[in-house]
Amino acid sequence: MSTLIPLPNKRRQNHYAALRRTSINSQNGSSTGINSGAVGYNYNSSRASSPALSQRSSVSYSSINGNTNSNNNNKNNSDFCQVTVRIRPFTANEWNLGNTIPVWEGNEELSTVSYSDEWIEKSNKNQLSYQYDNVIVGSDNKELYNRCVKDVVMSSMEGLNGTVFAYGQTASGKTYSMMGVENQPGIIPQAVDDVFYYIREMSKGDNEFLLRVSYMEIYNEQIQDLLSPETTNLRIFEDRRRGIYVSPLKEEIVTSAKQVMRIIQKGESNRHISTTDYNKHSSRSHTIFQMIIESKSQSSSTRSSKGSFYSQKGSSDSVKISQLNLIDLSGSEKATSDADRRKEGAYINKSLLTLGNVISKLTEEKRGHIPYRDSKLTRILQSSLSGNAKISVICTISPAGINADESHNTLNFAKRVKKVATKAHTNQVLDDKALIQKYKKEINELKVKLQVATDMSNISSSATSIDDGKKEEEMMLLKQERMKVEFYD
Ligand SMILES: Nc1ncnc2c1ncn2[C@@H]1O[C@H](COP(=O)(O)OP(=O)(O)OP(=O)(O)O)[C@@H](O)[C@H]1O
Repeated sequence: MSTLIPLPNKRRQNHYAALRRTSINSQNGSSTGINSGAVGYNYNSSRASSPALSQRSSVSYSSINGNTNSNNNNKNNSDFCQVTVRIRPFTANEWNLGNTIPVWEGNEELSTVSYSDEWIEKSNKNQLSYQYDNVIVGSDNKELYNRCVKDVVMSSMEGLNGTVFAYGQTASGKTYSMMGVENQPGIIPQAVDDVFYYIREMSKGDNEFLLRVSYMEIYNEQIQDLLSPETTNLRIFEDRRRGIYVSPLKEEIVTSAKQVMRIIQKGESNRHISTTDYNKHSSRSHTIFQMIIESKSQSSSTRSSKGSFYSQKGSSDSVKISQLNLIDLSGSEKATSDADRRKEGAYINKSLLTLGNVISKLTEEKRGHIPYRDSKLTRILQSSLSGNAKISVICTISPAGINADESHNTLNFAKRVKKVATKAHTNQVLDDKALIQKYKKEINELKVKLQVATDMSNISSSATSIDDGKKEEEMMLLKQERMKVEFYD
């Protein structure tokens, strides 16, 4: 870890320059392992049209009025909390079971999810429709990222905390959305590429960045460090300066998208994944990939002509620090045939139930006690849910009839999340919570010590004629002088 931490100023500059250089390579498609070149940076991405769009253009707007009030009431909140419903295509398994009539259909233009006409006809139900911030139909992860997540990632580069999580029934497409597949990189690899893109393109060399990543899972209510599986006894702590954090958790300092993806792949190999009745590769744990972004403006402080240190507006010697949490929840599920899977399922369902309860409480006018501590997941998500973060929630559903009820539960969950009010603010820190600050301080202290030691040894070896008292006085003056220089440096 320390090898990457800049030591003398010059080395530190090289370190950040290297970081910028490496990100250029990653943009040329040579970087991240999983997303071989498929990521683009279209800041003006337009909504892709989909077959479902034309199919559902007949949905009458009046039919959804009953369900859109809460959404409209929270319009001001949508900058901070974006709720997306993603409907995946049918899987081969669903086709084989003869579930070919879609229950739910999405209209990307109206951002609605509704019963399909075929389903209404078959089941003799009334039309039902919900509206969200975004509705995404199909397999295009780039569209998902650009429309629903990019803004959160970009904001985290500006110092706002960000949290993105995927919620949905087992096999509904959470991992597909978060991690993706080879030709459709998901949210995590795209976010990682974007972070390095931002450092290269957007900061125009004005800022220094220091990035750290960690990767953990919550399995059967135990926290495990995916980057250091041998570490035991990870616990959640809270203090005024650091907020809520897990310790001891390995954090790796990273300098390129490629390196981050290697770290993620290493972490992935330690995850709990099993075959269930519903999904061949079912995630049995919630995973939290966290990036901690520190940035410091190079022009934020200047030395006056008199040599004193003064700060420009709003800068002082402050460092912006923010967290980006990318979370793949395990899926709620019906009882499965295997005993171990049933036990895991019970833990999963309990923590998701707590998440639902917490969110319900947060939407009540008189909030009262909010049971964050009832599960590790809600405790870790506490600061994001209770205020200080931009959130994007991706709720994934299957269109098939066998999953109709679970999909409906997910749609109701998405509706409730929409009512949670969050307001993120930039985190400026002036203390040694920020590593940049902390290391800089340590480096300066070491430099002073080294210089004083060198000076003292020079004095004692050369000036044999100086009497002891004078020597001591001279050394004191030297030390003070060094401290002063370092302070203004
Ligand atoms: N939008 C999509 N487009 C194409 N295929 C998808 C999509 N979403 C999911 N799939 C496929 O469906 C299957 C199940 O998806 P995935 O593993 O992502 O589900 P999950 O919600 O993460 O499940 P679990 O909670 O059990 O881990 C996978 O084979 C995946 O590739």
